[in-house]
Amino acid sequence: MWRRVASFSPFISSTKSSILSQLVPTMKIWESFTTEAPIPVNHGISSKDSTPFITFVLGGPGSGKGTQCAKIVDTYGFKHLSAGDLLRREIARNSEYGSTILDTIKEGRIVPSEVTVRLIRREMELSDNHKFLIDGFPRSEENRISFERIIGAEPNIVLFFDCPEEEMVKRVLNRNQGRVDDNIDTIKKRLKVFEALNLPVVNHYAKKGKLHKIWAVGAEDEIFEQVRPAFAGCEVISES
Ligand SMILES: Nc1ncnc2c1ncn2[C@@H]1O[C@H](COP(=O)(O)OP(=O)(O)OP(=O)(O)O)[C@@H](O)[C@H]1O
Ligand SMILES: Nc1ccn([C@@H]2O[C@H](COP(=O)(O)O)[C@@H](O)[C@H]2O)c(=O)n1
Ligand SMILES: [Mg+2]
Repeated sequence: MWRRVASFSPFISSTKSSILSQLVPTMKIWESFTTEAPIPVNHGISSKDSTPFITFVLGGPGSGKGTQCAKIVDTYGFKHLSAGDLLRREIARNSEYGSTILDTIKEGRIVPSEVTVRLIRREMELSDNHKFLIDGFPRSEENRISFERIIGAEPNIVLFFDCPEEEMVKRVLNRNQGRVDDNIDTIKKRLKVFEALNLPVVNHYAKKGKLHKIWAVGAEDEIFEQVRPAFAGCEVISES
């Protein structure tokens, strides 16, 4: 069936609506062709025996999410799913939405949640692992609510890498990975989006007692020492 992607409007509070209307792309162009039924809430990933164990990784651009995720993968054996990487892969493989995703990333805006969540869902279904590290997601309440609706699960753990803007800008400008959004104009836009949309997500998980806030300045290994306690209940597969 052809399904038009849902509007953001139910999730936008009146006070934020003007800034949000500048931050999100026009939704009308996004349609998805799908025969999938939504996975029922509380039943996890349909094709797998084990209930998924989900960690969301939040933080501004350049706060060190990807860097710390690599350590979590090595130490605790999670499957790393970076929402940004999945979207960049769609651009690289010239998929139906590739050019629209590219324009959205260049503008530092948020890709409609249904697109991103379906990419994440596909990777979760394809993976043999049941421990997922979902990096750069959810970027907004709308992302969060879409995930709950489409995947039918909530995260077990939420990490939030808290980093001063100045430090984030410095790191992104020095990153040198050839990303189209690693330039000062796009970084400013990404920071605006982050400031406008991240806090409600953080507050939501703080209220649920799932949030682990990490001060993301210092040596990478020192930061990882703050990460470890969040995974105290997880098996260590390799001491790093
Ligand atoms: N603790 C740290 N101190 C200094 N530099 C760091 C630290 N952690 C990561 N970096 C560097 O900062 C840059 C950004 O890190 P990383 O890619 O992990 O951030 P990110 O949060 O995933 O960013 P984005 O949201 O843009 O993908 C990289 O070049 C990385 O090597
Ligand atoms: N949930 C998400 C995650 C990312 N994006 C877009 O990708 C850009 C890069 O993301 P990184 O996590 O790799 O920094 C980001 O600025 C967004 O344009 C998204 O839309 N939704
Ligand atoms: Mg990253």
